[in-house]
Amino acid sequence: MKLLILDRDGVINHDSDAYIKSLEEWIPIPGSIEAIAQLSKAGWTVAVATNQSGIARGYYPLSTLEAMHARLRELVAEQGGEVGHIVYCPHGPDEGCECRKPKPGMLRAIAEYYQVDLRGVWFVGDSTGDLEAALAVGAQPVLVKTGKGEKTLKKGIPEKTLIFDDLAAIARELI
Ligand SMILES: O=P(O)(O)OC[C@@H](O)[C@H]1O[C@@H](OP(=O)(O)O)[C@@H](O)[C@@H](O)[C@@H]1O
Ligand SMILES: [Mg+2]
Ligand SMILES: [Zn+2]
Repeated sequence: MKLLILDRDGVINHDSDAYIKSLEEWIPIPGSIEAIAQLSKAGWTVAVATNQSGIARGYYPLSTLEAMHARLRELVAEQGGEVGHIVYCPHGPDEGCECRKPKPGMLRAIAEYYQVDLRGVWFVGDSTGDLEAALAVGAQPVLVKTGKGEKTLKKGIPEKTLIFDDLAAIARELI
């Protein structure tokens, strides 16, 4: 199967150092909804793996997170596409969970859900933790320059990382 896994904040929607705490703050990056719709119409399964420590920090309830993901699904469906499995880590950095990136727990959960091998599967992110999670399971790390991507690039990235301007550029590459 053609599986593409996306980080959320900074890849699909704008990110903020103050976290994305409400549906109003959840604003798609231009071209990202269209990219997901085009990819899914071209036969790609587009899954999402996102850290959401804002839940553990008490910044927003689970219902708000679910509303953001319902909005994502709705916007992509309006363009004739669909969003696949969405996995999130609601834990804080000190809880020692197995799902918070850079740990690959969420990627493994997506592989389990679709019963696929993650080797070579592109995982698209804007942060170092995204790239490290990909490498931990033999997936292909892909950096976009949106969100924290430019900052991540400046810090230095794993040499096998692929780099694109944004999700729209990835869709153009894959379709
Ligand atoms: O990029 P994804 O994984 O979709 O989500 C990232 C968010 O959960 C937040 O992750 C936080 O990191 P800490 O969780 O505080 O280390 C900060 O980087 C926030 O700016 C960011 O909005
Ligand atoms: Mg991100
Ligand atoms: Zn977790």
